[in-house]
Amino acid sequence: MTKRLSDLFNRPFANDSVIAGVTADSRKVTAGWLFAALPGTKVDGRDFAEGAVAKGAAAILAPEGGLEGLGVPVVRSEDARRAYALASAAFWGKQPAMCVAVTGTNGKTSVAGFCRQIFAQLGHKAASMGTLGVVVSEAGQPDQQLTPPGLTTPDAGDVAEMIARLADMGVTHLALEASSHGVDQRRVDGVKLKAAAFTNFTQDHLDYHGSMEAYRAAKLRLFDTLTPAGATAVLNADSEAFPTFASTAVTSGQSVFSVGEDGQGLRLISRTPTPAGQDLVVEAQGRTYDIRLPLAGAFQASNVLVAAGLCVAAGEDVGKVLKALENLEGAAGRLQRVGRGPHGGEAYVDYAHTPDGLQTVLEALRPHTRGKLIAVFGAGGDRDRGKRPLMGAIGAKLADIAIVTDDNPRSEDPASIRAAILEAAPGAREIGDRRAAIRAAVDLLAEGDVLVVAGKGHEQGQIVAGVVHPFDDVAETLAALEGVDA
Ligand SMILES: CC(=O)N[C@H]1[C@@H](OP(=O)(O)OP(=O)(O)OC[C@H]2O[C@@H](n3ccc(=O)[nH]c3=O)[C@H](O)[C@@H]2O)O[C@H](CO)[C@@H](O)[C@@H]1O[C@H](C)C(=O)N[C@@H](C)C(=O)N[C@H](CCC(=O)O)C(=O)O
Ligand SMILES: Nc1ncnc2c1ncn2[C@@H]1O[C@H](COP(=O)(O)OP(=O)(O)OP(=O)(O)O)[C@@H](O)[C@H]1O
Ligand SMILES: N[C@H](CCC[C@H](N)C(=O)O)C(=O)O
Ligand SMILES: [Mg+2]
Repeated sequence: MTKRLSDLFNRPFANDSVIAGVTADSRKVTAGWLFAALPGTKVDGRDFAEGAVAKGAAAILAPEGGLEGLGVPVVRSEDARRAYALASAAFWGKQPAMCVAVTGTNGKTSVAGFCRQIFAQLGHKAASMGTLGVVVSEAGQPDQQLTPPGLTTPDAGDVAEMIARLADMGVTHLALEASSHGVDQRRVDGVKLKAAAFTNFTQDHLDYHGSMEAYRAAKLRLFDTLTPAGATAVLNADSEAFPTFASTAVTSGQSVFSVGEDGQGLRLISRTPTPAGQDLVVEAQGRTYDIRLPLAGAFQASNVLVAAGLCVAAGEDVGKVLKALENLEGAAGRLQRVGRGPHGGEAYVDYAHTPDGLQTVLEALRPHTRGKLIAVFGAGGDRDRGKRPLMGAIGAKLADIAIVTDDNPRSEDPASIRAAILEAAPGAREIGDRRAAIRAAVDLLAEGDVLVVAGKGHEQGQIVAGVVHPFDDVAETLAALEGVDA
């Protein structure tokens, strides 16, 4: 269907051009497109407006001020990023009928993937969108990976295009990850959410947000602005930030469905580790359910309850949802068991890249360790520097052997990132080369020991000085266990 400027902005225009596409990237503009000229963190998109018009842009969307005499309509907005998201959604039109979102410092990818799997088991064509890309699931069909891993929350135009494509494919249920960057930059403002969830709030991304308050405000925006009144807010009641999120949700007119040990909607009564994962006893709507969860770790129990809460909020039967938990698969690279060492012991790969993530995964593995717990980890370059000593201290305290290595130094000097970690990690070893660090850890692995290679999970590259070198923790760990070249 032909879209005009008036359809995109819901108001009349004297020069109501037909719009052929919408983008915030001038490099994508062709004849008839709307170009959103947005000031960014590195450059100012307004500097590309003239070039976009030269390439045939039919209209420009921009913040107030500047950009006179371009010869095409300039649509002004006080919140141009939001206007871009809403215009993109209006341009693409369709969305799956049931869109739900999850935010939180850790656990978003896991929760989004669990929701997709539960919805699919209950007979819906379902998708997840996030760090692992876009995946579609349908009962009896192999999963479809539509896009590769990229941003956790893609650009607003890409989100709108992708969810329209999903709706066209017959996807009715979508769970998407709302990262704090994504919410702050209005990347999901165009999505009509029926429910939203919160996992937890701990330190990360202070390089971008500047303070914990600003970081929290970005996450709260999912509830105070993006989730409509009358919708359900599914909140992890065991998080210290629960009261803040609950009061924001209530003030915004949402009904709170709390989950966890302190939860009212889904209350975790007990959790018993088993060789295959853990047995959960959960109370819901006055009944008690026994669940054999095929995933280990208290944090996974927490994540599955958040996912189950979202599915219940989406209208699914609570008994069927809880039954579906028995067939869940963990997200790739999240507490993923890789194999046994040549002299015994077990090796895992995990995506812990925050202080709380590292603490959580080490605490999850401790009960499975009869000998030594060995951790290989680093911290990302061009990311929150405050995380480094915190992760060092946690690694040194909670692992028996901590090996500090590189994890995407990006534009920074790898040795100084390691030094910042090691400063707070007495007794930790330093092996910069990640392959050598994994090999050294595997050499130490004996019967009863557990090794976790943390920080990169599913990632396929090591970013050094802006260059991505192929690197896969799972493949590297497996090769080290088998004593072969990766
Ligand atoms: C810091 C940050 O979040 N940057 C994101 C942001 O870029 P920006 O708007 O600041 O970009 P900019 O380079 O200053 O450019 C400004 C504008 O000029 C435009 N431009 C630029 C050049 C040109 O030739 N023509 C042109 O039109 C750009 O398209 C942009 O609209 O908006 C872009 C489009 O949505 C994102 O791709 C970009 O993500 C960068 C690549 C990134 O690395 N982001 C990471 C930190 C991120 O977003 N991570 C989160 C959190 C993950 C987690 O939960 O841990 C995520 O959701 O993945
Ligand atoms: N509920 C949780 N509480 C604390 N730590 C968790 C929790 N869930 C996952 N983690 C840790 O965080 C890591 C990342 O998990 P996951 O990918 O699900 O989170 P995410 O929020 O999507 O991360 P990202 O911000 O990179 O998108 C896991 O490998 C694990 O170490
Ligand atoms: N979404 C997170 C992923 C971090 C993964 C870790 N391997 C790193 O590079 O720090 C970020 O961009 O901060
Ligand atoms: Mg994620």
